[in-house]
Amino acid sequence: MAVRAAVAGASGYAGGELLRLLLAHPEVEIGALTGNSNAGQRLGALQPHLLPLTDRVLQETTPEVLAGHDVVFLALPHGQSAAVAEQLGPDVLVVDMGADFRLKDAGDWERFYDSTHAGTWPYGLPELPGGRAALEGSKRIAVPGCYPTAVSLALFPAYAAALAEPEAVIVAASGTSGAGKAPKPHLLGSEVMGSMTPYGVGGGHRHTPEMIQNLSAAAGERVSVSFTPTLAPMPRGILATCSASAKPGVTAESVRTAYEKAFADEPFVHLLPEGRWPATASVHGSNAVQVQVAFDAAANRIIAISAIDNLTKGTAGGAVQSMNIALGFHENTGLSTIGVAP
Ligand SMILES: NC(=O)C1=CN([C@@H]2O[C@H](COP(=O)(O)OP(=O)(O)OC[C@H]3O[C@@H](n4cnc5c(N)ncnc54)[C@H](OP(=O)(O)O)[C@@H]3O)[C@@H](O)[C@H]2O)C=CC1
Ligand SMILES: CC(=O)N[C@@H](CCC(=O)OP(=O)(O)O)C(=O)O
Repeated sequence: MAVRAAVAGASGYAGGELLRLLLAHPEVEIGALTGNSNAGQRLGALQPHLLPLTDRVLQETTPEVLAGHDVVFLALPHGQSAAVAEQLGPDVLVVDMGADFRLKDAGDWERFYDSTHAGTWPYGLPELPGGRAALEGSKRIAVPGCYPTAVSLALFPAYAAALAEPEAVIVAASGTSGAGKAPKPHLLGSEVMGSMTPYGVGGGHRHTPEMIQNLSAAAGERVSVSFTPTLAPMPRGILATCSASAKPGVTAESVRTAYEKAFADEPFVHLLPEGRWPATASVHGSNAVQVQVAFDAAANRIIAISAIDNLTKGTAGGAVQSMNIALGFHENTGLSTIGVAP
C-alpha cells in the first residue's frame, strides 16, 4: 500500500519540486498541501506545471491539517520547522528540507542563524560515510543545504582517504531558485540577467558550518572552510569548485583511485571520465551529481568540481532519496538520473 505524504510549503520552489517528484513516485500518495500567505489559493495559481494537482487548494500549515499522514515534508523557511515538527507524532516520518536540524553544534546554529538551536536529526546525505545506516528506519530526517550537498560530495573522498590538508577553499555558483520564491530586490531579472556576483563573502554564509561538519567527519580532524557563494544568471543549478592542499606523497593516480572507490557503487554520483568537466545543464531536473577531480601538481592542490540541480539533489531529490532509505524502498524509486540538457 502506498504511503500518504503531506507537503508543508507546497507553494514554494522546494515544495513544488518535491511534488513534481512525488507525482512520479509509485509508492507515494499525495495528501495535504499547505502554504502560508497563499493558503486558500489553488495550487495551479502558483505551480501551474504540476498539472494533476492544479485544482487542489492549499490549506493552512497546522498540526490538524498535517495529521493522519505517514510522511510529512516540511519545505518551510529556516526556523519554522521545529514548532511544526514537535506537534507531529513519533511514528510519522518527518523530512525537514529547511536548516533547523542539520547542525550538531548549538553554538554554530546560534552564530549563523541567530536563534535557539532546535536539535539534530539524522542527516540526509546517504553518500557520506555511514550516511545510509543513519537513515535506515529513521522517523526524522534533516535534508542538507544545497551548497553543502554539492561541496561535501566533491570533497569528502579526498578527506576520507587522508589525501587533503584540513583547509578547503570553495567557490560555488548557484542559480537563483536557491534563494526561494519570496520577492527580493537583488533577485529582480534586471539585476541577475547577464551578470554574476558573489555574496556572503568572508566566512559569513550559513552553509559554512555545515560543510565543516561534513568534511571534518570524513577527515577525522577539523577542516577549515573558506566558502564564497556566487549568484549565477540561471534558474537552477550549482557548480562547486573546491580545492585543498595535498598531503605529502599524493599523486594524480592516488587521487583518482580514491574518487573511483568512493563513487563506484553510488546510483546518483557520476565520476566523469578524465578530461570531462561537470556542467549544471547535464543534471538539470535530475537527482544526478557530476563530479570530476584533478591534481594540480605545480600548486600541490587537489581540485574537485561538482554539479547538482539545487532543487533536485540539492533539496527535493535528496529528500525523496532519504525517505526511500528510511522506509525501506529501493533508493532510486521515483528519481531520475537523466538531465534535460541543453
Ligand atoms: N530553493 C532551494 O534551492 C533550496 C531550498 N531549501 C530549503 O527549503 C525550504 C523552502 O525553500 P524555498 O522553497 O526555496 O522557499 P520559498 O520562499 O520558495 O517557499 C517557502 C514556503 O514556505 C511557506 N512559508 C513561508 N513562511 C511561512 C511560515 N511562517 N510558516 C509556514 N509556512 C511558511 C511559503 O508559503 P506561502 O508561499 O503560501 O507564503 C512557501 O510555501 C527552506 O528552508 C530552504 O532553505 C533547501 C535546499 C535548496
Ligand atoms: C542562491 C541562494 O540564495 N541560495 C541560498 C541557499 C539555498 C539553500 O538551498 O540552502 P538552504 O536549504 O539552507 O536554504 C543561500 O545562499 O542562502
